[in-house]
Order: sequence, then structure tokens, then C-alpha cells
Amino acid sequence: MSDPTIKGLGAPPKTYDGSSLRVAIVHARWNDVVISALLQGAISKLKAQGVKEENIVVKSVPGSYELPFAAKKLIEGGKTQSSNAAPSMLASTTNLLSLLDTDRPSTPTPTSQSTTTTTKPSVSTRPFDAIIAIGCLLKGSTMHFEYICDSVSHGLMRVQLETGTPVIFGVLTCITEDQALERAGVGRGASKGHNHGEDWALAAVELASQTAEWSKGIL
Ligand SMILES: Nc1c(NC[C@H](O)[C@H](O)[C@H](O)CO)[nH]c(=O)[nH]c1=O
Ligand SMILES: CC(=O)[C@@H](O)COP(=O)(O)O
Repeated sequence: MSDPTIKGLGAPPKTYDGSSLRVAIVHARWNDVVISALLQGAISKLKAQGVKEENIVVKSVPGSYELPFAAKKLIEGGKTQSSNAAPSMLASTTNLLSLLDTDRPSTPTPTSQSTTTTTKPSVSTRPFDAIIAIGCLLKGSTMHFEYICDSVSHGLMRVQLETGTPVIFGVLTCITEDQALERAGVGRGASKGHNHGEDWALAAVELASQTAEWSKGIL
């Protein structure tokens, strides 16, 4: 019998509160069985960490190759949306919110802020505190997989370093379908595996919370 594995994520130094955070998830649509499970895992865990539904924006792109570009545009769009939400414009936040609303039918459209006339900046138009980029790359018969894995991993790293907004690497790079299904918690064998979307949500809340403190010099 083999030794038990030592592999795995250690406990965080503290529990992070996501109630004031705004998070965007951008996901590819390739290999949708896996993507759907990862997306649901990420959304449920974000909510469990206190992130409000109206502060979770979900967008999709065709494939993983599109993720770095989309992540960067969402970060920029969140900043633009925030600066547009000046007090004089808050009466029409319905229009502003529609620019970056979820396109996933299962995630309801935010309504609670749509008629506000307060002069306090709305939490739903603040810049994104973190992005989760979700994709599932499966090895085929050509070098397509290798090129996309390489560009997407480097691209997402570059986006977070250039923008200062954490970008969570939620891209599975799998040789077999079973590897992908098990990492989405929907394995076909006796063990369903573990949904890594949940881990990515935890990473997003942790990095967003730490970044907010570190940026203010709270170390
Ligand atoms: N084969 C996979 C792809 N391929 C599509 C590319 O990501 C891209 O959309 C296309 O080349 C157009 O730019 N995408 C995945 O996410 N997963 C794959 O297994
Ligand atoms: C989109 C492609 O280039 C496609 O032919 C890749 O094929 P494979 O996934 O078998 O490498």
C-alpha cells in the first residue's frame, strides 16, 4: 500500500470575510460539463465566504485562449464603471449595472441597487477585487493544448501583475477527461473527486482581502 499523500493546501492564517468584496468570474465554454461544475463550486464557495450575490459578476468566452484578454477587459471595465458612478449618475445605476451584468441565466440580475439615489458609492459599481478565470483544457492529438496552456498561464499571470488585481488561475490542464471530471468533483469512478472551483473562490477572497490591506500599508 502506498504512503498517504502529503500534497495539499495548508490552512489560511485567518478566516477572510468576503462581504465587502466584488469578484468577477470569467469562464470558457469548452468542455462545459466540467466548466459548469467548476463554476457552481466557485459561486457557492464565494457566497459561503460572504460575497454578496450582487457582487458576483459572471461572464463567458468561447475558449481558454480568450481568458487573459477577457480578464484584463473586465478589470478595466470595473474601474471605468466605478469612476462613472459619480454621485450625479447614481440615479441611473440600472444602466451602469447592465454593462457588466452576469450573462449566466442561473445567476440573478442584481436589483437591490437599481433605484438607489444615495451619494455613497455603491458596492456593486466598485472595481473588482479579484477575478477568477475558469477553463478546462484537454489534450488532443495536436500541439494545440500545449500552446494554449502556455499562453493562458503566462497571460493570466501578466494581467494580474500589470493591473494589480489578483487573477486566480482556475484553468485545468488535463491529459484525460477523467482527470478533468475528478477535479470538478464530478468524477465517473467511485470517488467523485474534489471541486477545485471551491478552492479558487477561497483563493480569490484571500488574495482580495490581503491585497486591500497590503495596498494600504497594513502588513
Ligand atoms: N481545445 C480547447 C480549447 N480550444 C479553443 C481555444 O481556447 C480558443 O477558443 C480558440 O483557439 C479561438 O481563439 N479551449 C478550451 O478552453 N479547452 C480546450 O480543450
Ligand atoms: C482547434 C484546433 O486546432 C484543433 O484541431 C486542435 O486539435 P487537438 O485538440 O486534437 O489537438
